[in-house]
Amino acid sequence: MASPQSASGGAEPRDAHADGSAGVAHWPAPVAPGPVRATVRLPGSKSVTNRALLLAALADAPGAVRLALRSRDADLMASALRALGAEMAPSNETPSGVDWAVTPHPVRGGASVDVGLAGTVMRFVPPVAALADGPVSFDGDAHARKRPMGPILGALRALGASVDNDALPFTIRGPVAGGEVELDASVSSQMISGLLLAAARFEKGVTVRHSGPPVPSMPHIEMTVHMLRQAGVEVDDSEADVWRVQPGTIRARDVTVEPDLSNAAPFLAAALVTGGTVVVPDWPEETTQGGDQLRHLLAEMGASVTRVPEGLRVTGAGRVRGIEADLRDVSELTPTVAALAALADGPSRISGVAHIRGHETDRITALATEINRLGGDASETDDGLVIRPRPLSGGVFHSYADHRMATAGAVIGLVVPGVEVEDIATTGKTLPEFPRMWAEMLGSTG
Ligand SMILES: O=C(O)C1=C[C@@H](OP(=O)(O)O)[C@@H](O)[C@H](O)C1
Ligand SMILES: C=C(OP(=O)(O)O)C(=O)O
Repeated sequence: MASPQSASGGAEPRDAHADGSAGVAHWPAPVAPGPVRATVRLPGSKSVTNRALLLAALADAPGAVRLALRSRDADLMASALRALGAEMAPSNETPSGVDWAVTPHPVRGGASVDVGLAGTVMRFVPPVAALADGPVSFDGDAHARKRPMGPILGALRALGASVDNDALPFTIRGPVAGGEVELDASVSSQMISGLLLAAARFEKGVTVRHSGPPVPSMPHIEMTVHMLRQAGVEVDDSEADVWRVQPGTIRARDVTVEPDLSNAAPFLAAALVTGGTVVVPDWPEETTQGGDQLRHLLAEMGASVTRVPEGLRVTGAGRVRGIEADLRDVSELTPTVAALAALADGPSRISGVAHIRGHETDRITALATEINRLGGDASETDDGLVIRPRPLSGGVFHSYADHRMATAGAVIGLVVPGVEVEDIATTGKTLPEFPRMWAEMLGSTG
């Protein structure tokens, strides 16, 4: 049940030329004609947009979500909430942004939800569906059926709902009473965020206890807690690995979404690899977005990073340094960091990201495969990658229906002639305007 913007399966590379299949065009990644000098304005954060839309749909009165991202993942969230009864009225639409007026209604059953390949939709919406007055069924892209769902579905069962499977597709039936639950969220922080976001509407609220290897992407849980508190929900996160949400109302708000800092990664990386300068306007002073870590990661890889009145400015020195980085907290930055590592003049080791084997694709295997296909030297470890310097040459860089694989290929293609990214349209998951923005950035070289 793929939604219309992408029919991508995600598990296997799709090479239009190698296997003779039609329809997936290769995108010749543009080589930078010189050091980039550009200001790149990023659309709204996927993670903030999808949390804000969901909280607005569960709130006690109508609210607004401004500068919300328009992308496949954000559209899937809006459609899911509509299917469950919320009124969602768009205004001020541009190709990448929209203001939503959201009017909440009692959660309606009898709906079916397409999650596409969106982790935020497949993990955040089922707890909302458990509030409905009837069954709600879920399905998504072929590869979505392989992404881990067991811990959150098991938790919903333990809290009172009935769920007929441990992965997509499944049907969920409430009511969910809430209470205390233990789960292993080492496969994805979204298992915790999903439960917390709807928990105030459960009769008993929720206490979620994580037990297992460390939870990845912790800033995303902090984002959840922060946004819940802004909506007047009482959350106690004072004990490690335990989150308590009191039952109560979720207050309607007028929220403006921050730019997507994770999607800034390939553009800022372009400054580093071309020895140019890229400014991202409206970089927040304070944020729970993990993408803010780019300031430190890029500096460690050789960039000069400065806050200027317009935003964040990153300047490259024309060489990229290797890095030793535990990216557990900011795992969605791995594809960009790996692309930079493949262009670095020293070895790199990325660790702490075993769980990204369960992201849009197995990102560890995909990155090693595609870097090596271009002649690079990347090897997999259990929880990351070791990448050593070796000259790269042109070839097809497969994207595996993974937006961040596609943009990683674009970064390498800036300085390696002849790189062709398969299925660049997959960037529509979070950044539909990527090809235009990339061309515009490169138009301003010199
Ligand atoms: O809650 C969120 O918005 C996200 C959490 C993270 O997931 P994982 O914990 O599975 O890494 C992140 O990688 C993903 O892109 C978005
Ligand atoms: C892991 C990601 O997405 P999702 O929200 O689908 O998990 C990502 O965007 O890097």
